[in-house]
Amino acid sequence: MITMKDIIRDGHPTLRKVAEEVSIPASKEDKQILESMMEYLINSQDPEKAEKFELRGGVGLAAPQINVPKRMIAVHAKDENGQQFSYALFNPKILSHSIEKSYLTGGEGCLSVDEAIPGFVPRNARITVKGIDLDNNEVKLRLKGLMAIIFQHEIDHLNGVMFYDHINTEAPYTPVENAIPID
Ligand SMILES: CNC(=O)c1cccc(C)c1Nc1nc(N2CCN(c3ccccc3Cl)CC2)nc(N2CSC[C@H]2C(=O)NC)n1
Ligand code: NI
Repeated sequence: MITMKDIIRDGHPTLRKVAEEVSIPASKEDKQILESMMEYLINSQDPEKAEKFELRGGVGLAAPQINVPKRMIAVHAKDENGQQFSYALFNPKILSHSIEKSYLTGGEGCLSVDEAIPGFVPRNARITVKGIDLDNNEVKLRLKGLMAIIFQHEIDHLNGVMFYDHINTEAPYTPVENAIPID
């Protein structure tokens, strides 16, 4: 199982690389890696396991964060309405996005960044994503709200982008121009 010692931290070169496409159909090994990423998220949200294995809570994880420069992400989160989302995708791609922006009013955290970095992270409010799931099916998702934020954060990792790259350092808490705040 993945624990925090497998998660590379800011400054490790792999976090700034552009990850490689996974050849489809995915190999047994790539499937095992993506399943272990999903398992991490689920374990990290279980108070007993998180405490026992000292796991930091996360709702999203990208393969470069475990030093695997491949285009794979896992998302396991409840949206604003409490609906459970659980997606493990190979080669996720943003097909289109809204002009409108949104941001987490609490700022963003990342399992690869140990300290909190204050500031609003402006992101597209709505996105359409396609990818391949663990059963080799093509998946197309129209996302908004918290899910859209998480997917953009994880897909950024596949392109060597960190959340704080988007923060306006002069004024980190300037409310993003007519953007939708997400609490
Ligand atoms: C610095 N300010 C903040 O962290 C922050 C502060 C307030 C509000 C928000 C909204 C913030 N922001 C933020 N909070 C989260 N979590 C809240 C805690 N939770 C969690 C923790 C423990 C058990 C179970 C769970 Cl569910 C895990 C998820 N996650 C992300 N991100 C950014 S997109 C990828 C995602 C991620 O998984 N990061 C590790 N951002
Ligand atoms: Ni991250």
